[in-house]
Amino acid sequence: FCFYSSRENFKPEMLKGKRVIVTGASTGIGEQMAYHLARMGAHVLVTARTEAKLQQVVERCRALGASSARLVSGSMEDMATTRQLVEVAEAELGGLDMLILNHVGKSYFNYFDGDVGHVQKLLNINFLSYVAMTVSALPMLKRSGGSIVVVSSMAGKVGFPFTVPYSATKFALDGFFSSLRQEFSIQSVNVSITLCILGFIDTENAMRAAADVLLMSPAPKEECALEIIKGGTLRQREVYYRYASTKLPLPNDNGTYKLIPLNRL
Ligand SMILES: NC(=O)C1=CN([C@@H]2O[C@H](COP(=O)(O)OP(=O)(O)OC[C@H]3O[C@@H](n4cnc5c(N)ncnc54)[C@H](OP(=O)(O)O)[C@@H]3O)[C@@H](O)[C@H]2O)C=CC1
Ligand SMILES: CC(C)CCC[C@@H](C)[C@H]1CC[C@H]2[C@@H]3C(=O)C=C4C[C@@H](O)CC[C@]4(C)[C@H]3CC[C@]12C
Repeated sequence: FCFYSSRENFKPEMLKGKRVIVTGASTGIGEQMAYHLARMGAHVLVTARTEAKLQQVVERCRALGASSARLVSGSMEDMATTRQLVEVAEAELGGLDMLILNHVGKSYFNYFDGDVGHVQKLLNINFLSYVAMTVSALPMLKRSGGSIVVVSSMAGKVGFPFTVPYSATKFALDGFFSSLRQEFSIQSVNVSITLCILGFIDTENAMRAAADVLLMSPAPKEECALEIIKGGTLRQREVYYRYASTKLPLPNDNGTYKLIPLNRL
């Protein structure tokens, strides 16, 4: 009851004039979040590596009615990018109301291949940069009584096959942010932390990686993006978006697959 009644309290006007950073906003769910925020009249600051794509996202945000739209391009492997983002928010927006951490580095959807270097690289992109962004943005978020939104996955709540490095980075996010949320509560820090637990979503990259293998229909990225924004705005601890029962195909040696129900793994 509480879950549904609070969600019904959401009004798009709540985002009007709010200053929001969205990471990983050049494609997928992040891009859709930028468009929703623009329609709601927020100040949007988007980031990712591909500047040309970000430029298009910014133009569309302006057309959709954003109070303002800006970009910072750069890799989240580089601490200079996190610093620059926070500087732009401070200097040009005068602060920050919501930090949406959504980007992920490329990984594979298959058996763990033993590449430790890849795990380290993915931890830097998917986890450490989230920590760095949070630390640098925290003074601004404390001032505004703002929100941190962390996009995670069902693979960050349960051990799921074929996502070993990725899953590790998402579990790390849960540990860091759920613990930090407790400290904020003890210290009366008025900054909310919303962890988003997503199932399979129909973004281009996820479809390319997993659509042939996963026997379930993905949920739409537009609706997913909106549910994340609602949950963050209402300061929910966690957002769960679209569960479905599914069977996992396990590869045979001859290139065919056998179907294993998840409850038998
Ligand atoms: N789609 C799905 O099925 C699911 C997705 N999720 C989560 O949702 C979130 C969004 O996923 P989705 O929209 O599918 O992802 P996409 O692959 O579509 O987008 C990833 C974004 O991250 C950016 N990015 C990648 N590498 C870097 C880097 N090194 N530095 C900075 N930015 C980078 C990409 O832009 P660029 O390449 O330009 O840098 C892009 O904007 C992720 O946190 C993901 O884990 C969770 C469960 C399921
Ligand atoms: C427990 C069951 C009822 C539901 C199972 C849901 C499963 C199928 C969902 C939960 C999390 C999902 C993965 C995810 O988080 C992100 C990515 C990255 C992307 O680039 C490629 C696809 C991939 C691996 C998703 C694949 C599908 C996963 C495993």
